[in-house]
Amino acid sequence: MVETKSNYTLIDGKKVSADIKAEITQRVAERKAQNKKIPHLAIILVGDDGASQTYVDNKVKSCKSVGFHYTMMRFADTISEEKLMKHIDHVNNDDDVDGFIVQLPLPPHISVEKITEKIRSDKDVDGFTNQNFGSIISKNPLLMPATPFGVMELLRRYNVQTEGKHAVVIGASRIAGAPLSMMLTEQGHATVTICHKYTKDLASYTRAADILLTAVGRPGLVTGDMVKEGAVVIDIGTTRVEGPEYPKGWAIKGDVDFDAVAPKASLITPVPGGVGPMTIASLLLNTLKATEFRYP
Ligand SMILES: NC(=O)C1=CN([C@@H]2O[C@H](COP(=O)(O)OP(=O)(O)OC[C@H]3O[C@@H](n4cnc5c(N)ncnc54)[C@H](OP(=O)(O)O)[C@@H]3O)[C@@H](O)[C@H]2O)C=CC1
Ligand SMILES: Nc1nc(=O)c2c([nH]1)NC[C@@H]1CN(c3ccc(C(=O)N[C@@H](CCC(=O)O)C(=O)O)cc3)C=[N+]21
Ligand SMILES: [Mg+2]
Repeated sequence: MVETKSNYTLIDGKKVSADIKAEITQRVAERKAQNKKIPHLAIILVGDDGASQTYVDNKVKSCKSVGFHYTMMRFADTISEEKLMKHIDHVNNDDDVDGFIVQLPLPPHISVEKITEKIRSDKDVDGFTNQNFGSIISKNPLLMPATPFGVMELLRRYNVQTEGKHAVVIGASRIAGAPLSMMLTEQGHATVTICHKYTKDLASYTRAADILLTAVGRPGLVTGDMVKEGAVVIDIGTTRVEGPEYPKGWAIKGDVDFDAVAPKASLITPVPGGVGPMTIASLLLNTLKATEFRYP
């Protein structure tokens, strides 16, 4: 009789993120000692979406903990696209700001594409602009897309071999799935399949994955029967689910049915405590990098 083993390793993004933040704190202290400019991150938040507020609070807390300067800019969700563009122009030209992000989602009357392209690429610490997206396949990259960079760093620190492996990515957005697929190909030398809303028979692809990565925002999308025995599973999804059973009235859920999938996985990220904290670490790393470019 074949016994099913359920020995998986939990990928501790919180721990890796804390390690990276400690390295950044050290580098900021060194810059300070040398009278060099301290990194300054600006965050633009439009509207009062609860989840966005939580992520932005985490980013501010992290800036404080590593010794960065930061500026928080909040606007009502009624702000016009034109006015927001003017604010971005201002931050683009503010010499004291080394990097900035415009928190997504934006209200429907504002074009994410237009806003993104307004951001100066050398201050784009999310790594969203076309130039930084293209940077993935460049020998001289500028700023890497933060979430995919965080995922690659987790794979590297947990010695996950990607070369020649079949990686299946669910989701193809500018912020996560699309750049992640490109990085797995370019830096990871993996064979990559990208799945999205129009993919037929999703399970037929996911079952063939040595490494399965998902960035959709739909809790429970990946069930136990969709995962190959021994696969590495990376869950980027973060959805706020409300319910009276949760102490805060809500909880953060990934795309993966963790209890069903973990026993089949060799390594797996939890949500929370997996990819989320790594995105913040990457954002801080990019801000430090942007500062070093400008003031070496
Ligand atoms: N942990 C972190 O740091 C981060 C987490 N996230 C989280 O990741 C999730 C995705 O975010 P984001 O990329 O911005 O979202 P988007 O809505 O921009 O993209 C979702 C992607 O999933 C695809 N998709 C939708 N439904 C399905 C389905 N049923 N089967 C397969 N693919 C599907 C879409 O396909 P199509 O292209 O065809 O529309 C699209 O490519 C969210 O939960 C978000 O909160 C995002 C960024 C960072
Ligand atoms: N311009 C922009 N850049 C982004 O990078 C961006 C964005 N907009 N809009 C929304 C998504 C989502 N996202 C997350 C970041 C951190 C956590 C994170 O820290 N999560 C913690 C817990 C969060 C909590 O405390 O509730 C964890 O997973 O352990 C989650 C999600 C970044 N995004
Ligand atoms: Mg799309």
